[in-house]
Amino acid sequence: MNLFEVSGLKKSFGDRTVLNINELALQTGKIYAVLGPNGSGKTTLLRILNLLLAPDSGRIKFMGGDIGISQADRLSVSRQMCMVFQRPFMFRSTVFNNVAYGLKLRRVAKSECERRVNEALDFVGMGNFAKHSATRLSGGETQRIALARALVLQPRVLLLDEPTANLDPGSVQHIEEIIRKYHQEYNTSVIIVTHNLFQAKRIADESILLINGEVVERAYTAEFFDHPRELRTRQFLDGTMVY
Ligand SMILES: Nc1ncnc2c1ncn2[C@@H]1O[C@H](COP(=O)(O)OP(=O)(O)OP(=O)(O)O)[C@@H](O)[C@H]1O
Repeated sequence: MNLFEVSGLKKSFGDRTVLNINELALQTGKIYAVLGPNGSGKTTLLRILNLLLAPDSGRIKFMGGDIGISQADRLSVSRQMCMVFQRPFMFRSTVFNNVAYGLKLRRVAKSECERRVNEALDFVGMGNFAKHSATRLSGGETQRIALARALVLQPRVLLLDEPTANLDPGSVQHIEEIIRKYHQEYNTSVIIVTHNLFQAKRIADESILLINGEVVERAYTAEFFDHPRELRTRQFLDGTMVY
């Protein structure tokens, strides 16, 4: 089953086309890394997939169904996805309340909410932080809470926008373990935008290179790094690409 099927997708800001994808099909239950230079359209792609941003044209199917027919459809689709940003926003409240927020919006009963929040905090190794202030955490802790806030909603898809940028190697490893473990236990699909090529190698089944909004190459990760087909992929990977 395809998770997403994208065709003829275009997005411009002003007179600049930032995304132009002819065809892209992503399967369920995989981890995809989206790579590319600054400004190549990676975040824009995630925001469109997550229905935060409307494309100018094109078609997107999610789990075989067209996205965007009615508001109700859009809500039921968007509730199956969670996005984690590079600099997650924490409400001025406790860690518990931050993680519980999405469940409260969905009117989950208090006892179930408590159980799930505690489970999510344990999953990310932050079980002792429930009563801490969410705005006084380190970068690595904040990212783990942002992940817990997403995982507690049991999404079918996790969209991660540079979730480990600016973190030290130990924190990066911790976050990658959480992503991998959650993916394995719940078969959640993951799309991760990253500038860290080693990270893509470590965790992604497939890697996708975007340049100027176009998919230049997409391949199994080992193939992608060891035997890139396209000249631009080779230049991107060995750092000789001129922007
Ligand atoms: N809301 C917006 N209004 C105008 N231009 C935008 C907007 N959002 C993105 N852009 C532009 O679209 C282009 C693609 O941006 P995007 O954030 O998707 O790239 P990216 O590949 O994620 O970059 P980076 O690696 O630097 O995060 C950039 O040139 C950016 O300036």
